[in-house]
Amino acid sequence: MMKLTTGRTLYYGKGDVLTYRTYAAPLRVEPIPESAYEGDRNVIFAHNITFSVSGESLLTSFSEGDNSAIVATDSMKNFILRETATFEGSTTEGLLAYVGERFLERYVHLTGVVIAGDRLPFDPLPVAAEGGGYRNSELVYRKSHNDHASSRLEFVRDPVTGRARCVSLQSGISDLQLIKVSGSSFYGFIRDEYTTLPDSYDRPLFIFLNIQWRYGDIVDACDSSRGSYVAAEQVRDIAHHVFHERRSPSIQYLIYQIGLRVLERFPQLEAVSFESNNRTWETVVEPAEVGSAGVYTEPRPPYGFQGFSMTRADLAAESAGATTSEPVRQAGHG
Ligand SMILES: O=c1[nH]c(=O)c2[nH]c(=O)[nH]c2[nH]1
Repeated sequence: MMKLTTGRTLYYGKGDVLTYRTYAAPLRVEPIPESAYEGDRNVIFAHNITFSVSGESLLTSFSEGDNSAIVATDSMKNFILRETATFEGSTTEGLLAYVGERFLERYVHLTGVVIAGDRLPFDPLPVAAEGGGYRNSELVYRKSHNDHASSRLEFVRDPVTGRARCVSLQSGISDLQLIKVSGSSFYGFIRDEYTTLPDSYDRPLFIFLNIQWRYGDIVDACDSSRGSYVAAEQVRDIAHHVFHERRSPSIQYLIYQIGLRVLERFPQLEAVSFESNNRTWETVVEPAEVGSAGVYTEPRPPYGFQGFSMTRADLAAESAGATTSEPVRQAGHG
């Protein structure tokens, strides 16, 4: 949230605003080799939105209990819900931009808005088609509790034009959970008097992953008709492709490789960042050999995590062969 000229932080707003819009404009995206995803009919375009505002004019509501400048958070909720009806776009970022901009236009005494949202995914369901085979119902959907697109935008009122200006836009995929049953190792780390973890040459690597990206031009995120929209589903599919293709010596290396691929596929993005969490299954019965029966259970806390951000400069350096050593491509035995 923006700081006021006093250097003070001041904001208030509403969270968990659930907007279930039906029949938004369909989304079509440029396909990439790693993904069968081509778009979304957007029959259900549902979001959980968090919205907050700031501005010098709100100071006395905190300091003096003067509510005259307060837009009730209940009204904010109504604004978000009703304006969702007139949104003509097809992306999460576009919806958040539409609501955020219009709010600043409507309430001219406010100077900042932060709006974030999680897409609530509803999966299409196949039904028997006339003449055999299956087709998607387009009426009945199954709510998904899996990974989902998310986005966060920040608007300020331009002091010269008085118009809302987007000063930050981040897109992402949240709560991706991926398990690779074989082909991951972890060894070669510092071994000293504090080390009890054995080397692992083939571990069942389960990761939780949040991935965020930034566009070179934020309009590409809001207006899919420009043909440069990056769908969270495509980034998701790149993540599991890279996980599938590469033997990973660590989660650190894995997310770096996923980042390189995302930046390679999408020149319209200038940066990508990761938050990962290590949920490697605990081995109970070790498999006799790769591909044979093993038994695992949930790992115990505490959990390790990694964070990494990268830009197009990392991809350029990698393409120019600027890395100091050949990265591990075939970790593990054999
Ligand atoms: O991929 C990993 N990176 C680590 O830094 C680490 N540390 C650890 O105990 N297990 C793992 N796994």
